[in-house]
Amino acid sequence: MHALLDPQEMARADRYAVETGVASFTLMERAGTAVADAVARFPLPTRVVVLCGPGNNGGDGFVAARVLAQRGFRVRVALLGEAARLTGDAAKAAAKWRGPVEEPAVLDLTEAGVIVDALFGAGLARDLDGAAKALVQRMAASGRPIIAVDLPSGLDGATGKVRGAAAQAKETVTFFRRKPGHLLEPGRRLCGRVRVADIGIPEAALAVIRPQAFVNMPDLWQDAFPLPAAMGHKYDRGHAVVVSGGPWTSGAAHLAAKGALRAGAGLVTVACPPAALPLHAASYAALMPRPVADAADLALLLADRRLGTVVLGPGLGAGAATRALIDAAAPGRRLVLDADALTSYEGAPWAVAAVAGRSAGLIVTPHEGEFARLFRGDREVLEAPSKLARTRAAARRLGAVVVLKGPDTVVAAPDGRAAIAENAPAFLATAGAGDVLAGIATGLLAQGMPVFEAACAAVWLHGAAACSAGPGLVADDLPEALRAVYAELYEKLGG
Ligand SMILES: NC(=O)C1=CN([C@@H]2O[C@H](COP(=O)(O)OP(=O)(O)OC[C@H]3O[C@@H](n4cnc5c(N)ncnc54)[C@H](O)[C@@H]3O)[C@@H](O)[C@H]2O)[C@@H](O)CC1
Ligand SMILES: Nc1ncnc2c1ncn2[C@@H]1O[C@H](COP(=O)(O)OP(=O)(O)O)[C@@H](O)[C@H]1O
Ligand SMILES: [K+]
Repeated sequence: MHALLDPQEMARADRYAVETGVASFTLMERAGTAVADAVARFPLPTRVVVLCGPGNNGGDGFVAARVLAQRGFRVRVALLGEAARLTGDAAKAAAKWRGPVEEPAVLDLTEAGVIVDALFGAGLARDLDGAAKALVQRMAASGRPIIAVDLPSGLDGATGKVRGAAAQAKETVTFFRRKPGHLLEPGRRLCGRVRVADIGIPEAALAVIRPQAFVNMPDLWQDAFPLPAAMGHKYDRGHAVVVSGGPWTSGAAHLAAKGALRAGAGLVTVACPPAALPLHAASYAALMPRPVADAADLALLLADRRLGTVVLGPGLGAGAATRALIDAAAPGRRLVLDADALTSYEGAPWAVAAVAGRSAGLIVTPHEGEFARLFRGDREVLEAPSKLARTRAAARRLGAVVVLKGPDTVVAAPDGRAAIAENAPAFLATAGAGDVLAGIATGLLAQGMPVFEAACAAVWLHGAAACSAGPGLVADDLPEALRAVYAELYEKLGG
């Protein structure tokens, strides 16, 4: 699994390495050398400017400068602050740099071939201001390629937010594991390409730290992924129900139903107002439309306990009728609530928590707008410091798995586990894409996949399907594109 470590956890990893016999200066030497290697890979970076800060991030910069000079690069080093105030490994690294240490103000950054940004990394403790902010702004304005050490200076490694200022890097070299800020926007874009260098921190550090945040990749959920059994039948693959709105809004349910089927649900019933029956009947022949005019009808349909997983929201309309449908569906069933279902509980997350409590597992899939509506007035959730923290707080509040969508979709469980996606192409932002995602999650839940893993897998599959479909994608393409993604996944997991 690809763990993400926040700056405190990273510092713990660092201490673990030292406790188990790796000298801390060795870590710095390796970190600085990895940065030098990154600079050397640039096309003709003969004139390198290294901007060092007052802590260990600056120490990495001094090491990189020394290694590059030894390799024949023309290197100038500037230090933000006074050399006399450097301490520990950073002071040691600075002492080993034999060249001049200049004032940042005297350097014309536009003349640099490459700038190494070694001002602040994991130790950023407050918003940049004064000379530090001005220097980062000069660096950003220089237009020269920047290689950031650990993080672009000013970027918060825990949150992905910019604190005061940060310069766009071409490449970021980080150590041991990435941090949430490397994946959460706007951090992800500011980092440019991220390389993770092995600096000798033992993998065993992870067993001590027990990180709870991960990159959303198949290794996170593949053990729970439902491969079809050789001797299985369709009921083994679950029976999902998609609750649809009327004829004019049935498209959204339609997309969700296709997502659920393509994700592998054995059967998919579309519960819809009678007027929408012909439309659903004319989509996939495999879908089973059933007339459901209201909550009482839905309860009747769901009396067959095999219909154990239900998605509500896409195209359903917000309000009391939708809440009644949700109440009818919830008891003992696995649910996905999306779109209008969430807007039906505007400012009332406690009501969704009650639904979660009655259900056998709930996934909610808001985009930022739906999230803000649902949690209106809940400052603890809305003002949590990052998208990761907000999603975790929401999951705790609801007792449900929360999928907060966007370019950096976060999935969080009430127990604190969380995953950040990095495989969604920008062209996935298209009408109806979210409906397909809700459907895929439903299809996986129907097959018995545990709730957190199902939500993570759905998000990853959705992004992979979009990549597979390619530019020009419309939501209708996504369920079809899942086939190629499944073919690859089956081969990888089943082989
Ligand atoms: N495993 C690890 O943790 C390793 C860390 N290393 C490097 O060490 C870095 C972390 O070092 P530090 O903890 O010393 O932290 P940093 O060097 O990132 O920053 C801390 C220094 O900056 C000052 N500072 C913080 N925020 C400021 C602000 N807004 N304005 C002005 N000054 C500010 C602090 O007073 C302190 O002097 C990592 O980013 C990485 O580059 C590497 O040397 C190797 C191993
Ligand atoms: N900039 C982006 N890059 C990648 N994926 C995105 C971006 N913006 C949105 N998405 C994804 O597109 C989908 C849009 O879903 P949603 O907002 O519910 O739209 P709709 O209601 O039209 O289906 C979500 O899966 C979301 O994560
Ligand atoms: K930096």
